[in-house]
Formats: sequence, C-alpha cells, structure tokens
Amino acid sequence: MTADDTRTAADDTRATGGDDGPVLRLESVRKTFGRDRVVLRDVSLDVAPHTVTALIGASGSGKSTLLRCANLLEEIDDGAIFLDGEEITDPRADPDAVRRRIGVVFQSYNLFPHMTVLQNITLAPRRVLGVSREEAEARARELLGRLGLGDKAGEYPDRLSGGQQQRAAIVRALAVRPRLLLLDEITAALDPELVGEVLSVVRDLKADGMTMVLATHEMGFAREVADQVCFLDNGVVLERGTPQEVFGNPRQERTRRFLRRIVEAGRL
Ligand SMILES: Nc1ncnc2c1ncn2[C@@H]1O[C@H](COP(=O)(O)OP(=O)(O)OP(=O)(O)O)[C@@H](O)[C@H]1O
Repeated sequence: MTADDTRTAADDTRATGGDDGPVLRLESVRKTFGRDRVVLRDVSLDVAPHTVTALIGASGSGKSTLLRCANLLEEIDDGAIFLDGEEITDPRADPDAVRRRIGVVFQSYNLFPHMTVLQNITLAPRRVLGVSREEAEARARELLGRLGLGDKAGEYPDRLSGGQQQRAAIVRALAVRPRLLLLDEITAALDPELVGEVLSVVRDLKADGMTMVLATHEMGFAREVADQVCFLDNGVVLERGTPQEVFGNPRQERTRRFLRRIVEAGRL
C-alpha cells in the first residue's frame, strides 16, 4: 500500500463527518430466528475509525449473524445499529444506500463465474454508483495491481486459485470506496498455503487505515491485527478488549476454556 491510500482513507473520513464517533455502533442488538432461536442477545459494540475489530467464538456463537445484521442482510428484532452516527436500522433508512458504504467479503468468494475479474469488480461502481466505465476500470486496475492481481483482470474466476479469487473479492468490495469493510471468515475455504496471502492483504488494508470488522477462526491473526477483540458466546459478547486483554488475561472462565481448546489444537 502507498501513502496515496492513507490519503484516501483520511479523505473518506472527512467526507463522512470526521473522526469523532464510532464508524459502527451496535446498541443492545437482539436477533432471533423463528420463534425462539435467540442468536444475538443484547449485543453492544463500538468500532472506532481506522481500527480492526475481530469477532471470535465457537462455531454458531453468532459472528456471521452479527456481520449480516450490520450490513442489513438480516433484520434485527430489537436494539439499533448506527453507521457514522446515523441509525441504519431505522425503517426509513435506505438499505441500498447503507450497503454502498459497507463492503462485505464472505468465505465463499461469490464472484460471478460468467464475468471476468475486471467485469466483476466494475459492476457495482458502474451500476450502483454510476461511475463511468473508464473511471471504474482505472480504479479496478489500480486495486488489482496493489493486491498482486495486475495480470488477472481479463481472467474468469475459475482460472484463479482460491487465494486469488478471494483477493479479487476484496478488490470488488473496495471498488466502491466503502467506509467500513466486513470480512466473514474470508480464509475459511482456502488451502492453508493460500491463507497467508489473503491475511497479508488485510494487514495492508489496516496499515492503510481501513476500518474493518472480521469474523475469524484464525486466532493468531486476530491477536496480531486486531485493535479490539470480541469473544462471542451463545449470542452474547462475553468478553471484549485489546488482544492482550482477551488472549493474555481473559476474565471469564468460558473464554479461558475456549482459548485452552484453541491452544491445544495448535491454533494459537
Ligand atoms: N437463517 C437462519 N435461520 C435459522 N437459524 C440460523 C440462520 N442463520 C444462522 N442461524 C443460526 O444462528 C446461530 C449463529 O450462526 P452464525 O452463522 O452467526 O454463527 P458463527 O459464529 O458465524 O458460526 P461459524 O463460526 O460456524 O461461522 C447458529 O446456531 C445458526 O444455526
């Protein structure tokens, strides 16, 4: 990443009203599926500008659901979610306008197989933001170059490795210059030797000042890259703090047990 990227992040901050408040705020969010399956209970969380928040916790603890609620892919039952101080869960908020400000990358890359990498990346800027083809392609090529995919613009996704596809998916999310990036288990589907190249992109984005929330089972990475770690247990944020606090000195017995299992499995 270059100094130019840092300038962009700072410019984006100015454009959205400054560095004062959190980029994302969850206030007492409750989410249920069906009648009685409570998946998030009273979840409150602040994500400060230019920081990385890692959501950790056992499978089924609610990490993906939290990210999906933040992007309005799921409707919450109670509480409120704010983006740059504006309540996005207000029924009057426009979900499309909100999603234009939040980039999302999932475990499965979800690239359109019938489109080239370049077409995949320029689709949203052209269709949603109304950017010209020339401008969208210039931005896409610049990002592809930066993420080590400069020679892949004309390829179809099935000609790329998993790591390359995931990096292309990250470029696609960045192409609309999002205020916030949500990353949901983005290395979970990758062969171990490809995980590193995707994590190194996240590291670069952090250095660039991008605000990110990531759900991950990569504990070593969470410890290294996160400013804030949230341990979810059965839909509750059981523990929240710096990586040093949560990994080094967990307050809850449940967190200690979870981390012990991770250490025993050789994943931390
Ligand atoms: N659409 C849905 N309908 C019903 N239950 C759901 C739905 N989506 C998720 N759940 C349930 O909500 C709970 C939380 O799921 P979620 O995917 O958020 O967990 P997670 O912490 O991200 O898990 P993983 O680490 O395995 O990705 C799980 O019990 C899951 O079965």
